[in-house]
Amino acid sequence: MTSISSILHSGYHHPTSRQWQSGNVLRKVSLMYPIFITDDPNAADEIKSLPGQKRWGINKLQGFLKPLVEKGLSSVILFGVPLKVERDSTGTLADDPNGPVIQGVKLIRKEFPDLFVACDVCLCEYTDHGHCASIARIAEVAVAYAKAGAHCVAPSDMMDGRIKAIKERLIEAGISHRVCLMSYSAKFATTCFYGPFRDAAQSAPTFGDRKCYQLPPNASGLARRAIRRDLTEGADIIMVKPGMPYLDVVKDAKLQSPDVPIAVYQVSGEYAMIWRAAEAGVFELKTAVMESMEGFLRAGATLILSYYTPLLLEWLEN
Ligand SMILES: NCc1[nH]cc(CCC(=O)O)c1CC(=O)O
Ligand SMILES: [Zn+2]
Ligand SMILES: [Zn+2]
Repeated sequence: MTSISSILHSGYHHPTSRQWQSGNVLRKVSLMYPIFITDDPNAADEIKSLPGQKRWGINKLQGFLKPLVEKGLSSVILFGVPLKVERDSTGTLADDPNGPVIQGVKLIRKEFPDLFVACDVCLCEYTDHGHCASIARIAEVAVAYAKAGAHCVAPSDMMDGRIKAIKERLIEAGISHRVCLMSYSAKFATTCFYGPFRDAAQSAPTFGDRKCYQLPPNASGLARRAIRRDLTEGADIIMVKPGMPYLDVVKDAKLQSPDVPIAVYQVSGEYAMIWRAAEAGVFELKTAVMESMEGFLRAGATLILSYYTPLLLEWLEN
């Protein structure tokens, strides 16, 4: 069996991921757009807490993405939001071949062959308790997304050992060279900044919280250890999340791991905060969003996940 540390191809198999191997300039290719796909095929539901963003049904996906791709959208990350079906303890629906994520990946690959498609891998949206299941189950779901055509799988669960488990299953499936593994390594436990997302994905835990697996907001040491651990387990891209309150962590990640692309997630609460402030006349939206992007780049990010991607595609030249 191929060993984990010997696989480099997974990080640059796609023309888009190849561009992430260079330095930090804000280009359209630096942006990854998070998209919510739900199981009502005709949905185009406004998300109250995320103004301007919607939960999309499979039938609406192509019409929604086409103008963005024409403006230079080069990557998306998909979040499945099951609203109609029953959630259970193991998150059976996460890898349902007829579920929104697998159907969405297939559709995007067919209709937009140049678009880089990542899938968030997590079970909290699919379990009745709202927490993640075992790493074996997480790995199974990741492999199912990759087999459906995802260029990248991004486990956001924060369970110990998940990167290794996923990498090994990808190796077994013979697809480890083509599937990029982006790890939410330094993901901090925040109820405020993830609040609008949990509303959008209806994924707030039904009991307890996520403080035993997401990192404590004061923990820069744990962040560095998690990054180091995930890189030894085979991660191709390291992510820091949330973004703006954690720029020091982005910088730490860059200094500690200068040889891997660093991603930063400008999460739902950051998006809403800037949006609402601009709406209230505190500042101009474009100026504030651009400054937040400059901050991410200065700290060392190569890839930025942001709900502002559609607007940035309008604002950026290339
Ligand atoms: N599936 C977990 C996940 N993946 C992305 C986000 C948050 C993203 C955002 O706030 O924009 C979350 C929420 C959480 O951990 O509670
Ligand atoms: Zn989750
Ligand atoms: Zn989870």
